[in-house]
Amino acid sequence: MAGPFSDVERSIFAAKEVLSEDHQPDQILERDEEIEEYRHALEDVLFGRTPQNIMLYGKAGLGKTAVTKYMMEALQTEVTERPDAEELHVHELNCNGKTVYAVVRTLVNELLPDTASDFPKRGLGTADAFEELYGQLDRLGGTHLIVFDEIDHLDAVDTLLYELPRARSIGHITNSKVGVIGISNNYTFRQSLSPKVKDTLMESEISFSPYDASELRAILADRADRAFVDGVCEESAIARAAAIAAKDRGNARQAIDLLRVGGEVAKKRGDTHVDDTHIVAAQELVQRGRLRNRIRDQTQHAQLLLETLAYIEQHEEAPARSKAIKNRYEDVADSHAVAPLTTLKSIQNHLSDLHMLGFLRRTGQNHGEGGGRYYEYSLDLDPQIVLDIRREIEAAANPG
Ligand SMILES: Nc1ncnc2c1ncn2[C@@H]1O[C@H](COP(=O)(O)OP(=O)(O)OP(=O)(O)O)[C@@H](O)[C@H]1O
Repeated sequence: MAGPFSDVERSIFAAKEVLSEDHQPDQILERDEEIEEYRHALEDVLFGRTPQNIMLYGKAGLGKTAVTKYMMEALQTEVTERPDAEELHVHELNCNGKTVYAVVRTLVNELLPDTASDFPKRGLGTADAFEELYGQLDRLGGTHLIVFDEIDHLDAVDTLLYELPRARSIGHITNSKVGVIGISNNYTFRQSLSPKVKDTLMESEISFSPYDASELRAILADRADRAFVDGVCEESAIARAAAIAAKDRGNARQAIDLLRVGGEVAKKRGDTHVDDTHIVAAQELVQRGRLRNRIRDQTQHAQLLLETLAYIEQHEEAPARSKAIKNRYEDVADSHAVAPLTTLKSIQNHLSDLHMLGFLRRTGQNHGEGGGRYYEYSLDLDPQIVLDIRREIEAAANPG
């Protein structure tokens, strides 16, 4: 008997995973200069010399992680192919929310032999953790490249960046070599480092700039080739996704997301091709998703006020004064069986917050002597979208 899935075929996507967040591309496009700088900083590894330390800077989605993975794999392959090259160990750590102690401890645990028990979480100091680290590095020998992602999030990053790059010259390690690779979204991070760290680090900095539309088109065309069934993805879809992302922040992740969601839209609609109209729909979906999250993050009363302002907008009664908003809001709260806030001041505070967060527009009215000064508010969003999102949030909160 035919089941609900029996006639499902690959109609749009040939390999959707190629457009997923964790897909590592075989080829890095449009980053030749950065790759060249990277190569220059690391090539000493092939000859048993300590590599340069590297700092990568650039905003989100500009290929810092992808290029790093690519370089690490390429170097590892080259090391294995050269009989006289020393062994290479690559360690990758994310520093977000960690202390230097926690990061060094993670590293130590990675290096310890399987039979050894983990380095203690508490009771010892950072100096002890470094000492154990040096011991393990020398026990293993070879070259160790340590990648610290989001390095600017680390507390006391100076300690780490002062200690590690000097470990060999100061005699902490003799049988191994260490290279530090730091990745950061924050351009001002370098200035926050102490002068002594800047001096010792001797880092080579590689800066990743936003992709322009033509670079994004090249990256997307390569992905689309493998992700979609032949001939399904039209040039107009690639051009539109590239243009939208280039105009925003030149973020390749955003461009790839648009292409994936565009493909999903086409599939849902039963269309045979993905074109620019699907990308435009994808952009709306992505923006709507973001707005939904932002609205969901607001307190219940703030959400009820947004809903109230959406009704006011639809009834063409905007802009409205807080008093009129309060009256309507009481009905809205009632319809959700919620006890409303009672004071005008609390409503005004919420309106002021929602204005600051960019949900509302506010205009000041000054009616001179006796007329007083007051504010009028209106929704700075499409009221129908706000009402739809509110309905979705309510439905998720009260299923059935
Ligand atoms: N030059 C490129 N060629 C191919 N794919 C790329 C390129 N640059 C980025 N990508 C892809 O775009 C996505 C985002 O890139 P990546 O994760 O490397 O960005 P990032 O700079 O490390 O960002 P974040 O700071 O947010 O981690 C990944 O899927 C990556 O494979």
